[in-house]
Amino acid sequence: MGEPVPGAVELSDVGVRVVGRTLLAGVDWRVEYGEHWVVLGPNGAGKTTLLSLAAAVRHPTEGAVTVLGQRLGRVDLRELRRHIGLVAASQRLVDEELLEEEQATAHTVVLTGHTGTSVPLWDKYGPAEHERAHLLLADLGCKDLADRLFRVCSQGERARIRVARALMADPVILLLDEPFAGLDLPAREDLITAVENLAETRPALTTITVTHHLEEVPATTTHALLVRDARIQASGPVAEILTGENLSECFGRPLRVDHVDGRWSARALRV
Ligand SMILES: Nc1ncnc2c1ncn2[C@@H]1O[C@H](COP(=O)(O)OP(=O)(O)OP(=O)(O)O)[C@@H](O)[C@H]1O
Repeated sequence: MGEPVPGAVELSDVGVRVVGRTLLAGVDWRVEYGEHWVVLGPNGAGKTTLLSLAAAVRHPTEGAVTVLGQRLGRVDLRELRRHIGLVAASQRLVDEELLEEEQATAHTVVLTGHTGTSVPLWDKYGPAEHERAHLLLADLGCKDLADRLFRVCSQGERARIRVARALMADPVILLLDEPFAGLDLPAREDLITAVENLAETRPALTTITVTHHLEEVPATTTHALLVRDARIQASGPVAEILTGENLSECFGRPLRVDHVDGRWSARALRV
């Protein structure tokens, strides 16, 4: 018998503890290449902690985390992170302010994703990189923003530019931590459409999206994971997991879940 084939992300009996507090406990989770996961759960449940393990930015206190076949703790995390795109919309890009001061355009911001730097390293970008940044902006539905100053772009435009930037390094895994936070309805829908298009045009890409709202779950989502009180409450194929019963238990109140045209919604049950 050969060695089992590693998944894109594998957590085995993982715990994360800080002094006096358990952030995650007993987590088993396996994400296969090409799957699209959504992670849901109440505030403080441990979603971002879980994503930070998959992003290879923190180590578990116990158990094993393997990302792209590399066991955390045994590999150079910086090298591993080159293959992982991370977008946290609620946080500003590292030194985004610097890019604003430098009068960076949307195109320049995307280019910096190639070098993983907070300022452009112009001698590292040839015609191929310039063209790729344009194509990625087009993929994200912001072709016309290329020459616009990033600092004047709207929240929704910035959200899509950040995803284009994360894709510039051609990551194997794309992690989106609350990418829809703070967006108005049209901006949210534009970003959801862009994420759905990515899933269709890049079948090999693996994505994990953390969100608070069922309405934000892209129709291309294949799997869902529910986190509650530092533990996995349910995980598996999206249609099996996003049920009224599971969501009610996860969020601690009776909820009705609807699934229409591939999109999800939830509301409190009136008694
Ligand atoms: N370094 C730390 N020290 C102490 N507590 C921490 C630390 N990091 C996170 N926590 C706590 O651990 C819990 C889980 O945090 P995490 O950010 O993973 O939750 P979350 O599910 O992403 O929450 P939210 O939906 O509010 O963003 C929270 O209660 C948080 O306050």
